[in-house]
Amino acid sequence: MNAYCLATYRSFDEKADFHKKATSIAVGLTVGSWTELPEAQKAQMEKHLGKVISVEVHEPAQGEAISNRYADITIAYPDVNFSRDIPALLVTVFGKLSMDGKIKLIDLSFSSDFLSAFAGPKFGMQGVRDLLGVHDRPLLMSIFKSVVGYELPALREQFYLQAAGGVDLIKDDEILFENPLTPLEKRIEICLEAAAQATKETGQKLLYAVNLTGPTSKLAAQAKKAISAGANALLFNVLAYGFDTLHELSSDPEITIPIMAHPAMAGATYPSPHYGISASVLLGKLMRLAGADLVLFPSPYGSVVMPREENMAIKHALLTDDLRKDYIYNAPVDVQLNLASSFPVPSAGIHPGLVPLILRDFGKDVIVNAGGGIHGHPLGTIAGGQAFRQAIDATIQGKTLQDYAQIHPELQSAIDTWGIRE
Ligand SMILES: CSCCC(=O)C(=O)COP(=O)(O)O
Repeated sequence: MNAYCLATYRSFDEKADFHKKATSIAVGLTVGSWTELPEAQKAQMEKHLGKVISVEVHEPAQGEAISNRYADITIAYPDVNFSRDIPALLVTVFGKLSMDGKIKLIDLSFSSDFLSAFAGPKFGMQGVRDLLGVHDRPLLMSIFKSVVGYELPALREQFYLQAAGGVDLIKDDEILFENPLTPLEKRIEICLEAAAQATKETGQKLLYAVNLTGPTSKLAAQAKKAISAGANALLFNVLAYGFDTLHELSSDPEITIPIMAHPAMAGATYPSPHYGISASVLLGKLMRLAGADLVLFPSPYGSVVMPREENMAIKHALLTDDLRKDYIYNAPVDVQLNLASSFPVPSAGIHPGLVPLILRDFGKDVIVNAGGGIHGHPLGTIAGGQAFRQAIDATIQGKTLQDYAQIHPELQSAIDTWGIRE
């Protein structure tokens, strides 16, 4: 029996025959031409031919602009046409097609055979929680800010201040690359020293996600160098390197620490309604498939925003247990494929006054993540972390931030600075 991966597109056109368009995609991206083939060759090529699964046309309502005429087209691509890797799948389903008019790839589902080539996140949400020993609340992460051009003692101090405020994870800024002032191994050494100092005081464990950078061919060696130096997590700019690079790293048995995916460059791909790849595929399904343990993405509430519906679709793609429904096309009933979930990290412009909204939308399985919202606290970086922890505590206890702030001056000061969003 042939196995297929499915791609769903939203195609905009004021007058196209979308059924014809669907057929031309299914044929054009697989066997090239069909009707002209002699019958004998058709029999031979049948197993390579794409199939139109559905075409749902949206005709604009009265008063709606004709430019909003579109169809959601789903095509099944035979697995036999491509190898079991993300580049081969993406080039098949959205290679040339991505440049052919107003068309966006809005969903992907995989055959169980294709999916079986991916082990997914090594740690996932549960594994990260186990490393930190925190299972009953959202985690808090802070981001190094002002790192380029600084020396090691400045970074050590910044790390300590973040850690002492009670955060669970600290990540490098994604623009901190290998450099003579704060080289990777030295950075790890001084940050872990600062982490140990803070842990003595707070009793809390910490993960430090060090930025994995450099030429692609040297990344795995660099990751192993980081691990030998004591690193306990990696930050990785996935989209600059490609999903397959993440897959290589996450499936390397010697890379034994969680990988955090940064979304840098994602804005070049998902935001247009007419072009690119949807956020839930780009930052959801593909990140998880390629093995990201934690995934950052813009939230609906902060400084770089994404519509809430798209955010919820990313969350679903990162967390769902129901792979058979969302990831696998036509899976036989006995197929049991598991992918650990990836921790969602909605980010950018997050401050304590947004915590109730974040927890309303994500529940406890989320990492609250802030840079400016911690370092920019009027009482300093330590108070910045404390204000977030207080906002999280208040929200999970069902208390309002206003009430909780009456006996928590750090939270009060954060609210005075940034306000509260209901
Ligand atoms: C757009 S998601 C990535 C967020 C990020 O890396 C970051 O540095 C956000 O910093 P902020 O000061 O806005 O919390």
